[in-house]
Amino acid sequence: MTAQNENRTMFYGKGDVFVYRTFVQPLTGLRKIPESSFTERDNTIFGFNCQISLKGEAFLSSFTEGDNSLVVATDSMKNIIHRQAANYQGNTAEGFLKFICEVFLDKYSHIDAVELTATEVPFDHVLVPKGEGHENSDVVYRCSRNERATTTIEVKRTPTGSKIVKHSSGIVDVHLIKVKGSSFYGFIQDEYTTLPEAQDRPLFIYLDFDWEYSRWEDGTGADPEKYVAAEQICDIANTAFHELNNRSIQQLIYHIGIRILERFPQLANVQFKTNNRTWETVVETIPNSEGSVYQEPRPPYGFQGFVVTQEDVKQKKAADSTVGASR
Ligand SMILES: O=c1[nH]c(=O)c2[nH]c(=O)[nH]c2[nH]1
Repeated sequence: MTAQNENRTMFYGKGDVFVYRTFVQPLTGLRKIPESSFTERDNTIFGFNCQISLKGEAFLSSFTEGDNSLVVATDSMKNIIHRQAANYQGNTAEGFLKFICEVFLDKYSHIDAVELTATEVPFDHVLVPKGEGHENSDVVYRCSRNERATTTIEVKRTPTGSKIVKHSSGIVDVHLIKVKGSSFYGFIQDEYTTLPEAQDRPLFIYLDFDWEYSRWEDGTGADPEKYVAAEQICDIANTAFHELNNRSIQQLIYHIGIRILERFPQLANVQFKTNNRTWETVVETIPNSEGSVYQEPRPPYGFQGFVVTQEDVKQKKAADSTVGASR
């Protein structure tokens, strides 16, 4: 392999590969945390939008010479994902992706690495009458418009077997509004400043999170005690937002990240991407009411990116104990 080729960006694959399997074995035995009532995922509908990329030096001639002799058609990639979904024995997206990556590496010896991302297609139970009350239907589900769990994994062939070189789990499009209990003041005031300081604003945020396990094995669900469900991560974010009188989105995401990593020491880090979608005030005071009238914010929007690691948890603990000791 020449030095130039070693670092060349070269991949091809298939996107929007939707795959649905019903009645996958439920994920149970998760560790219970105080922020969440989520204890199991029933997996009645195990549905994902997948994107797969194949990588390998052997594909160079398909680009440079139009030689398709080693090309696995992207149409075949889609078929492999569909048919092999029936053979997956586990119950998590992470485990499913690893299983599929290994199918490709085992079947085609000229593939060097497989990168696979899955975004959940989420379904919620609908409620149906039971006696005087209601219960979850076990056959009818509603496609949810809310947040979606995501997973990415890259498995590479090495002389000693396949190796996971990239893995993360996440959730995208979490949209949360806190109607009071958020401020934003104390920022630079100069000739460019027009934004008024806010002691209390209706903070509307869009959040995408990703988290990495220190040991990828913990993310497969083989030991459910070590597995972290996206639902639990969301519940921690909801709780932190509820409890913290936040001074900015920056401060909020740091707190969410610390709380997630304290609850789940098996995670190495949490990565945030957030947008500020705070509503714009139209009528500030309404007689005899605590409320106001708002409209959608006008573009452009603000954003933040931040990674919280277990080192941050350690440093915060040390700083908190110093403050505690000096009191
Ligand atoms: O939480 C916020 N952080 C900022 O950095 C910022 N900047 C801004 O105009 N509004 C906000 N809100």
